Amino acid sequence: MGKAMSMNLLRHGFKVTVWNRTLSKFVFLLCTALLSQYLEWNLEICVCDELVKHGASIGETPAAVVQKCKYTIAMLSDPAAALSVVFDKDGVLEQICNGKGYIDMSTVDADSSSKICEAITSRGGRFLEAPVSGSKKPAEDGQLVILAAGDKSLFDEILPAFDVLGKKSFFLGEVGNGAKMKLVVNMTMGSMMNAFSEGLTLAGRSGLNPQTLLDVLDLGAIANPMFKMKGPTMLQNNYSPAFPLKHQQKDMRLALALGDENAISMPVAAAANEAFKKARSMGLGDLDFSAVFETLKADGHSS
Ligand SMILES: NC(=O)C1=CN([C@@H]2O[C@H](COP(=O)(O)OP(=O)(O)OC[C@H]3O[C@@H](n4cnc5c(N)ncnc54)[C@H](OP(=O)(O)O)[C@@H]3O)[C@@H](O)[C@H]2O)C=CC1
Ligand SMILES: O=CCCC(=O)O
Repeated sequence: MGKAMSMNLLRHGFKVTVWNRTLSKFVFLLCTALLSQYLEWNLEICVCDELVKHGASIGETPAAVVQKCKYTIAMLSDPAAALSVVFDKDGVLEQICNGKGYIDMSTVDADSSSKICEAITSRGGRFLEAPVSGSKKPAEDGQLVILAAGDKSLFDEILPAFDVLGKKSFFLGEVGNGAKMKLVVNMTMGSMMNAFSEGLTLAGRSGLNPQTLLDVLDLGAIANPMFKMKGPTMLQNNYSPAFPLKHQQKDMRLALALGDENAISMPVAAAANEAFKKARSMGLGDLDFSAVFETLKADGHSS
């Protein structure tokens, strides 16, 4: 995600510096100019060395990135990664200060986001959480849906970058609301993917052509882009990762915790989470989340 997002920013005239934990693979990103405006962007995004070939430079640590620029964006795997990059040695906190903004676009829980917000603001910085809907292709095409919450002045200032990265940016109020919205969306998506997988399996095992099921679904009231895009590749056992299954399971887990906090019974999401956990135990975590379909095949044929 970070690579695609960074590439977009480079294409649109941002000057970018990047860093990543695994330098050979990814780097964070920091950019310092936007077209005719002189804005300083400090973007902590995962990108690959290819970005350097496209004009990005490299920051040696998250702290070095923050020191250099005014705005920093993070795109990291999970709450542990998001917290580590802020709080650990050479992390964001070492350099964040008055006049700088930190924007975390990773999908995390509201508590982690609030902890990061408190730490950033206690040092005089401004904080925005801004997780995204949309996967690798929308990221490449600048078609993400951005779910921002936190400092409104920072949201307004970073909008030119969001307008490059996404097709729509929501401002949802206080920190936590962006994280919660993202988890609700992904919980719904994960449950849908499991229902879809069961439908494809049931069609095949009961003697129907699953391809015909895709055609029927696409013409009815539950037609949607996810079934349309993932159905054909699932039938080909192609799970080339757009949204890694391990991250979908992380989002189900975090959404279920949000359900616990609010005393919401979510049996459908809980069952979907079990299927994603099973898929992870089968070694499918780095494949696309649609690989949860394989858990049903593993159950074997009934007599
Ligand atoms: N892929 C998708 O379709 C979408 C993903 N998201 C969310 O965006 C985020 C990123 O997703 P995606 O790009 O797919 O994930 P990837 O697994 O491809 O990338 C995760 C990044 O986080 C870094 N990272 C992990 N742990 C640490 C750590 N402890 N310290 C520093 N860096 C760390 C990894 O670095 P390293 O290279 O060193 O491992 C890597 O650069 C996730 O929160 C995901 O849920 C949101 C919308 C869509
Ligand atoms: O968090 C990942 C979302 C993937 C998508 O919206 O297609």
